[in-house]
Amino acid sequence: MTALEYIKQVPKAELHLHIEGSFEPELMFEIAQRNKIEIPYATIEDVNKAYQFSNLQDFLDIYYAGANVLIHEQDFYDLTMAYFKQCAKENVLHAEIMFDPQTHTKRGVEFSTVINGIQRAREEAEKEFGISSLLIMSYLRHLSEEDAFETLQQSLPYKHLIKAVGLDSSEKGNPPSKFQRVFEASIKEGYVPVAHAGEEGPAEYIYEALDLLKIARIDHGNNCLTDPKLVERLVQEKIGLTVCPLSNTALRNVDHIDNHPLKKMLDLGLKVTVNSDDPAYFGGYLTQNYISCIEALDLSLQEVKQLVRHSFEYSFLSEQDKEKFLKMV
Ligand SMILES: Nc1ncnc2[nH]cnc12
Ligand SMILES: [Zn+2]
Repeated sequence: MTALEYIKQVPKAELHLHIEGSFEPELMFEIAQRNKIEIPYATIEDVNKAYQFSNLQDFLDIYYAGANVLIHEQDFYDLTMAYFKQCAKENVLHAEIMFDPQTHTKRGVEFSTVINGIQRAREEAEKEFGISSLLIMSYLRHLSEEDAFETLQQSLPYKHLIKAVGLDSSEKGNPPSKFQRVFEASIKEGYVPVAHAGEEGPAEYIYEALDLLKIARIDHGNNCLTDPKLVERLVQEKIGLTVCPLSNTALRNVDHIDNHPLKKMLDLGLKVTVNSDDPAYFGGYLTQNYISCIEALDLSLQEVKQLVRHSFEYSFLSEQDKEKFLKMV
């Protein structure tokens, strides 16, 4: 079997997916119309023109604007269900889904509206497609620590539905240290900590995420490669890295997929996984991310199997569930 044949059919897990980043233009048009909200695009060509990014901030401006049309519980349900339908097509059997409550609560949408819509889709996906999932509530790092504390408070009635907390949005100038106290409080509440680090920001932010936020996994982490001591530590401590190849090229963190460091990271012994980040904006869901890397980096079947194994091993599933899935790969 070739690596390409293998990846298309094998059960796999996605560990880095922003649900707001799976908002396809067609669904955005539909929801905008029913909620009577103007969006700056009339056609798919307009969208394609707008979705040309030169850095993370460029993308975030467009991504937050898109999320503005999400108002009702049904909107969050539709958004999440569309992602699960894609998972079912690709044999993604487990998904660890990030959501950004502040993107919505800042606009006057209740926390309960967001999570109830997402939760209903999760339950249905489990029943209909057998897809397991868990939620990562992400704090927006361009906002204040106080704002994040308020979000933590709002989440408490729904603690049983949320596995982890994350940190996303504009990385440069917003170091992990800004959120040390709110992560401490989140851990006390039982949330597992993760954070975006080393996507655009320096290796120093990865050290901060490890030492100050006590993270269990790093989102992206590519810039660890500038610091051999840090690489060694990540290997020794078996820290999972949720790498997002098509995101990295779309946001110009990597100039071309042929130059993506995924294979190098794997060769160094880093516990890398492949993920889609914001697939509606970056041109591909999970399988396409694998396919692009297989083709550009000439990954072997063994290497792809290793990546798929990592996707379960570095998930937040129970040891028993990990075993169950690993038997299938
Ligand atoms: N790639 C990314 N980096 C930081 N914040 C994000 N929010 C959604 N996608 C993101
Ligand atoms: Zn991300």
